[in-house]
Amino acid sequence: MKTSIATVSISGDLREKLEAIAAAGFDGVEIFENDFLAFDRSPAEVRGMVADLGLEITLFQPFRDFEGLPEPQRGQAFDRAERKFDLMEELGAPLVLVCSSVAPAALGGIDRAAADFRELGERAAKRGLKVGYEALAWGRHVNDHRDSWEVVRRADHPNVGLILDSFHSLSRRISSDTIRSIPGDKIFIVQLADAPALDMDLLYWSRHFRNMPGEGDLPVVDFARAVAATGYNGPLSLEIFNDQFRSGSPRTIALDGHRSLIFLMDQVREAEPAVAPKVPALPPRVSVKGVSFVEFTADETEADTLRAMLGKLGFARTGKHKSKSVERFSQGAINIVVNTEREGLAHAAYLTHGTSAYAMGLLVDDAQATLARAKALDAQPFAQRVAPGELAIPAVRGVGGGVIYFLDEHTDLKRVWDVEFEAEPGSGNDAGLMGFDHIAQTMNYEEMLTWILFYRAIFVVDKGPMVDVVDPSGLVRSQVIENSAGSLRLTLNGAESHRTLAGHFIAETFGSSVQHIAFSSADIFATAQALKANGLIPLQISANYYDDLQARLSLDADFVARLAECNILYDRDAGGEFFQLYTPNFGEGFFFEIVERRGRYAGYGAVNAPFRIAAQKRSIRPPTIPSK
Ligand SMILES: O=C(O)c1ccc(O)c(O)c1
Ligand SMILES: [Mg+2]
Repeated sequence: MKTSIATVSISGDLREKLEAIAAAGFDGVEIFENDFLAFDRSPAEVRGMVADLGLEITLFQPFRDFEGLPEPQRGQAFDRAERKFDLMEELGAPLVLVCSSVAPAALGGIDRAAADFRELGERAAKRGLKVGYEALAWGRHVNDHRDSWEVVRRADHPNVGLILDSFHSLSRRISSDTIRSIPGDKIFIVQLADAPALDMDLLYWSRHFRNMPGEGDLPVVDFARAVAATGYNGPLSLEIFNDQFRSGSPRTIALDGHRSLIFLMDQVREAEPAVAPKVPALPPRVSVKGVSFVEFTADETEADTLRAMLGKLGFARTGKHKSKSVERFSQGAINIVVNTEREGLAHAAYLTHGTSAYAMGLLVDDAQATLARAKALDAQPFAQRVAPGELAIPAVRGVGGGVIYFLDEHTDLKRVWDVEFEAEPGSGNDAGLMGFDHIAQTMNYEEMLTWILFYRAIFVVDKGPMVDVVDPSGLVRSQVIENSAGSLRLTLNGAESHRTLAGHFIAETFGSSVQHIAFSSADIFATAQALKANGLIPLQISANYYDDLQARLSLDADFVARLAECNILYDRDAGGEFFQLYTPNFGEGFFFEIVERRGRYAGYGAVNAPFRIAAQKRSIRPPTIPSK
């Protein structure tokens, strides 16, 4: 199965686009006409560049407003087509995409369009070229692949075929089953794109919001399964019009695209083993059984602040690494590792980001299989020097440059703490913290889709809806990635402005990383008391919040008074109740959260986030009191 991507999907000039596409491992490229027109090299030079990069041109596109025209426009459209055929010969492009006409002058009629395509096919055949017809979702007369297929069928010419584009079909909710009966050899190329579920004009949605398969909400897997069932054996080609991608990093977007196709083909292979094109089988998507540890990097001075904070939170130091300056702190099922090494990735992460939670360890069924799947999906493996007797823990780099370690219970990895650490009998002032509830990662908004695809492709997780969180200085977009057991819960926060708390964090720590870690408690009031006894002063929540809470949810006054006294935020949904308590910030805006879930509360307290963020901002910069 060959992979391809349209140049329009990537930022940069044509050379940068092609280089990024080749570096990401694609086989082919669609040349989007405007990318060529805006470039200052001849068709022959572009042909040479494409070949030198080991790519092939799969498609030249688009050719617009061709079919159904009355004379004299009809003749002019054929003249235009001949000029494009000249260009295609020079470029070495074998196939042109003709998208269905939006011209006011175009006349309807399947037979009229079919006759036009038959003649175009004749002319293309003289030059050894092929023509593909795509139904735009907003085409004037043809806007459904069943109609474009009927045009192609009646044109009945070997050089005329169908072009399918998942966006056009799925945005109009046309069932993918209608594709299964089309003969695969009459489909000349398949374009793939996903998109977030948005209720908007089709053209605007298509030109600005498409994204990579797996990043959006459309049933692209069903579409690709139906395509596989036709016997189609040509390239799967991404065609993504997206404002963020146009301004993003060419390499990152191209890599996301490649990852999305591997992931998609893997799902098609699983679902349609009889008909799916031959692609290597990957280990299945990985169920994460829990977060085993989070690792901080810090220098000695800042490590003291962190140790003090962990002490107040009730953690005990339970181990010291046998050969490295690395410590283990524990409470309940939680392990926090503090790494103050002066070399290696931890130190590099410290130099770049400052004190930060740069690594996490996930408990899976099979750590090696997890690594194999992640590698097959273009994740970068991570390995560091291992001293004699230590374990080589399978790991990959996360999207933001951090590390994700994989642990399992059927190899030596299950003894990692005993093998690598000198146990210490340490006792702490336990505050009843039990486990990791969730880990919040902050990134620039433009990077969010990259993270979502990374997690979805490797792990069994679902994504929640995108939620807007209001910060006093701008908007933060928040999206949950979680599994149904709740054993992996990540909240991704995309900052649009550097003036938001999240944006400030990214600016100060030079890039995306973990901004907060939420621990679970079975009794948050008892935890609050224990923390107080340990000397922890929690984030102070405004009295206005509690007045509103009581009115909004008709709560008992005593109950609200208890919440207020402990600075606990509250929420509830149909399934249960949720309680949240925050530590003050330390470092450049990092903090811990403590939560209690009662019943089957499914959320993360998003309604409370604006008030929490405002409180945090007050605590960073005390309000200036106007002088009289
Ligand atoms: O938005 C467009 O005009 C356009 C052009 C070519 C395509 O292949 C397509 O899917 C959309
Ligand atoms: Mg298209």
